[in-house]
Amino acid sequence: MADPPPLDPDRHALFLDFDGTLVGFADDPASVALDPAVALCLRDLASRLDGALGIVSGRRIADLDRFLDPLPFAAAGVHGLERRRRPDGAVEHLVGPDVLDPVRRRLAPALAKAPRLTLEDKGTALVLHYRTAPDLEAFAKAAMREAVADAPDLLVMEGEAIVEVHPAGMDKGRAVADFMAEPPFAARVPVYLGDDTTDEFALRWVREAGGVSVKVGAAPSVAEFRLENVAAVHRWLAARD
Ligand SMILES: O=P(O)(O)OC[C@H]1O[C@H](O[C@H]2O[C@H](CO)[C@@H](O)[C@H](O)[C@H]2O)[C@H](O)[C@@H](O)[C@@H]1O
Repeated sequence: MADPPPLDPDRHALFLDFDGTLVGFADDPASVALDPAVALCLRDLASRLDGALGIVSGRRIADLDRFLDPLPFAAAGVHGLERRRRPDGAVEHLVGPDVLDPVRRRLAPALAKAPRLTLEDKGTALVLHYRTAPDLEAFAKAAMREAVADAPDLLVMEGEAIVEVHPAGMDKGRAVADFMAEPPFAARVPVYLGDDTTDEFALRWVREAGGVSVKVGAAPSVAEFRLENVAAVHRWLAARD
């Protein structure tokens, strides 16, 4: 796969995944931090893109705001279940957290049995983390699948050292498609950068829409272009014609 073409702020709409794309991985999800030079670069880009910058993440928008403060940006959080359509807009929640109460209850015994697993409760999604306990990967995946066994309206997804559940019906591809139907994104060419399996939905949509799909890292992908790692993403964002 080739390097992506340079960003054209007059023509492109830029969508960025967060973990594994803008920041590297850490054991504690709360401990990641954006390089200040990259934060400045994103502020400059947001203005040059006329607001057509979206962060598309599995994280909650409230968490993204904390990591990216004071950048104004449109966002799809929790894989699109949270949405802020414009940088200055309000956050919409497509579903409430109650729908996951039965899963919370059913996961409790597994967590008691395997205390090295950690549960991240994002309200509309639950994540079992096994980054610091890789030997528990199979146990975590089995526990999650058992906890949602009789709930076909819930979707289990696997990501970087996590297994996650949330209500079905939304993914990052649909989130990007929704953004592209409205200003400030409509009529621009979508550019998407992402590293994880959950980004493949968006990379596929963008590629099929004639945009610029960029896989970060070495994993197999439907994307047309590739950047090697987070540092390469930072260099690409900072590049000027
Ligand atoms: O869609 P993303 O922006 O890539 O978010 C995906 C998940 O990111 C976080 O987990 C990942 O990063 C953690 C911190 O580096 C790491 O410990 C974990 O192993 C990674 O999977 C976040 O905690 C999840 O809620 C997001 O779904």
